[in-house]
Amino acid sequence: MTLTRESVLAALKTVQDPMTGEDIVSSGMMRALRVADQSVRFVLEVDQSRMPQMEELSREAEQKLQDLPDCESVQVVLTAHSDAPAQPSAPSEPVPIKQRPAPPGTSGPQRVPGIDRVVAIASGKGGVGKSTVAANLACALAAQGRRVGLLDADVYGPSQPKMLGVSGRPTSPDGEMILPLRNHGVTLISIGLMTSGDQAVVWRGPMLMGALQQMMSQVQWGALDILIVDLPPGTGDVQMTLSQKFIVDGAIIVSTPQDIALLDARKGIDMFHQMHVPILGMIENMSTHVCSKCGHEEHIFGHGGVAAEAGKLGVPLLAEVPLSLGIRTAGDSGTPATLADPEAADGRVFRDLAARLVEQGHA
Ligand SMILES: Nc1ncnc2c1ncn2[C@@H]1O[C@H](COP(=O)(O)OP(=O)(O)OP(=O)(O)O)[C@@H](O)[C@H]1O
Repeated sequence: MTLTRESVLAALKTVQDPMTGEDIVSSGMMRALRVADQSVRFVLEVDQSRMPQMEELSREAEQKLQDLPDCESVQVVLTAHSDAPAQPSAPSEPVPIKQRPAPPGTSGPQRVPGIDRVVAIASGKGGVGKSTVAANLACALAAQGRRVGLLDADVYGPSQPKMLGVSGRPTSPDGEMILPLRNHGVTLISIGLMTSGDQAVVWRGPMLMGALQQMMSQVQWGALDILIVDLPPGTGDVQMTLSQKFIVDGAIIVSTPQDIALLDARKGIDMFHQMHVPILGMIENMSTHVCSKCGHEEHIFGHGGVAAEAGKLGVPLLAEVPLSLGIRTAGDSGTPATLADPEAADGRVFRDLAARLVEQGHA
């Protein structure tokens, strides 16, 4: 039997932090996993104050890996931090944040220091499941040991806090850096959490640009392998600002198979082409419906439309996500389907998508 990334992750998931009860993979503590030639290497990023306890945990992880068949060497690097984004308490009002001026001479798209890649999840039309895909992909990548941030930029209906089961508001102890929220190993900020109370907000161009810039540059993301940006549907100000101000390494377009959704998806793809953002591929959501009682399959919104469109446009079809009650209820419950039931078809589709993006160097 050969040593695989999956067998290593499965072994590491049995190592639990006694304080939180979370395993070291799901908690996001494990980073930069490399499995090659019968050797395993990874980093455990731990809180400085818990170093002795963490050394014990690291020894336990090492032992579990050494017990795997074909594992010849294990190297665990323990790094201490004191700046991990903490789960803040929940003040009733957000703290006013000072906007930092852009550094001089920086008018073109910039990289955010510490963030290796930015990938946007977009759709032409609302309600096609873009946020569901973004939440599941973020969790699946984190479960595979990637350092993941999720920026919910959907001004029309920010849904990520609910999908990831976080509550409370981001805080800013120094009035400048914003501390994000964190759950399921994913660091999260949502534009919906940057406004006061339940007040409805009409986002105007400059205000939106300011908020997006703050969320990208003034959030204490920590070091990330990937920042996933959940965009609002369509081709509006947020999409433009994001790609004008920041380097976006790729966009994934989510669509249902219906013609009307596909028509809008095409407009989205054109916009990203114009902005010189590479299209990583398309995802067909609500593809096949499998009856949870009898197993009968039917194609409520048709099937294969996105594959055909992706073929025409010359971009890969990255996944076909089933229309499933489990995906919806998991999203509503705050634990996305890929974590709620990773072995079921609903969970596997996102796990495979994450693995594919990692393999291709996109995540
Ligand atoms: N594959 C699926 N199976 C079942 N329900 C789904 C699926 N994908 C999404 N949904 C449900 O459809 C609704 C809309 O999904 P979601 O919020 O992800 O879409 P969206 O494209 O981000 O919408 P918008 O951008 O308009 O807010 C949600 O209730 C979600 O749970």
